[in-house]
Amino acid sequence: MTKEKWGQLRQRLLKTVGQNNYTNWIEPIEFRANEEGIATFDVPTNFLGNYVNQNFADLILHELKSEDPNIRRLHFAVPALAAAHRTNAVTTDKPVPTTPKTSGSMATAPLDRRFTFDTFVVGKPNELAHAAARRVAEGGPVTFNPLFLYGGVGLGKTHLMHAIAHELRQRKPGMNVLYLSAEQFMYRFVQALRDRKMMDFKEIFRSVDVLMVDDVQFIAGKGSTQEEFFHTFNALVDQNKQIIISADRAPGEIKDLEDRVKSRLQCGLVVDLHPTDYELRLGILQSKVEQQRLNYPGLEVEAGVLEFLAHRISTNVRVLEGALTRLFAFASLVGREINMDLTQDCLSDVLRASERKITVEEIQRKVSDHYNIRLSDMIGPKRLRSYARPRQVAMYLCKKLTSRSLPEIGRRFGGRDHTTVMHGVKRIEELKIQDGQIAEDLELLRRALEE
Ligand SMILES: Nc1ncnc2c1ncn2[C@@H]1O[C@H](COP(=O)(O)OP(=O)(O)OP(=O)(O)O)[C@@H](O)[C@H]1O
Repeated sequence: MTKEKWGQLRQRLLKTVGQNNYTNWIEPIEFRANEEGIATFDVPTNFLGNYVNQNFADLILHELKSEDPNIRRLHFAVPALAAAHRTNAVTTDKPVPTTPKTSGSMATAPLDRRFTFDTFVVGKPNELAHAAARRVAEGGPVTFNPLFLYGGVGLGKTHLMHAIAHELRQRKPGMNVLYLSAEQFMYRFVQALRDRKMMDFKEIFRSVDVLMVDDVQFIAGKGSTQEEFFHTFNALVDQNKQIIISADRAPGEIKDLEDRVKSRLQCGLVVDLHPTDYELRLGILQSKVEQQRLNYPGLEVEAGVLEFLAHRISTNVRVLEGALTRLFAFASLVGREINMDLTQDCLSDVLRASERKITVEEIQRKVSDHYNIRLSDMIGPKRLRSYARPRQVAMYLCKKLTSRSLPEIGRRFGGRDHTTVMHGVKRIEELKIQDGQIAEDLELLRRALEE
């Protein structure tokens, strides 16, 4: 047997197994050597080796024997570590894969190459989640287990998880990192049950060094999948293997999740990705513009456009990204520069959908709650500082977050004159810079109102 011969035999296998199977499983394996009746193949991952061994070994052996009748067995191994860890490899006379500590990384779900730490923009709302992800990605001793990341739609959970996986693969190539969605976990579990391959399933999941499960809320209400997840989780924690989980909400708030699973998920570090603030959105837009420029060299974005988008689209980062992509594509198509006019034309639907409908009443209510004063006192005539300051904060927010004019705002604040409102807004603008507490109050209130 030679490599060339294997190339020819492979073509025969293509006919037997079909193009899909061929591309996924046969093409990635390379013939390495034939020694004492054992044909050894290089495989990129142990997972692939196991799979080929279980599903195609007979076919491959049959083809090989037609070339060399002395070949009795097949052997699949990940190249760099194969010699050092012979036990890690899979051979045909071991039906159950022996992967006590599998070498090579194995990721069932493909990782998005763009989701790295380099492309993740850090701001106040996500800095803790980012720091925790960075720590785990160092691959050092396990300090918190699991790392539980949660947050609303499109706030970067998947991005951070992929970034961890990329980084670990680079830093610790020998580490077995398994990333998959909770849905895929369930799918593989059900498949293993159906094919009576639970031993293999357990073996694979319990031999990983790092397990990452995305969108874990998916398994809520799915009894046996939860059960299996719980056991897998415990087995890995017992071995001190790192687990990273993401979900759309905190463990305690996932409905139909068993209490024991909840409490397990809570016992490590739970960090949330907060809704983005204006600064983070602007930072993300600036970074995405750099990436878009690679696709559309020469297209410039006029000053003010990004600020406008960061202000107006506060739903989630995915929508923000989509808007920018559309803007660039549209501008290059019609040969116009990216300015405010084009933005309004091209994104009118997105802008309409995310139009804020915050009312003056809402602002007044939130602000009086925040400062713990009565609504009537805030709107009323009292000039005490403890009422006047919150009143000015509320006026400022009304100016910034609604389309009401100064006289209209004045009317809603007990019939005050528009110059009073103007003075209030100016005063808060000054205090925002001088007084950290006011700046923080404004940020909190703005966030609460925009939710
Ligand atoms: N801080 C950030 N910096 C750069 N890009 C970001 C950031 N946060 C989110 N994104 C981008 O926004 C998009 C959505 O992020 P991602 O898929 O990670 O969200 P998610 O939280 O997993 O959402 P879902 O709940 O829908 O699964 C991705 O393209 C991602 O790259």
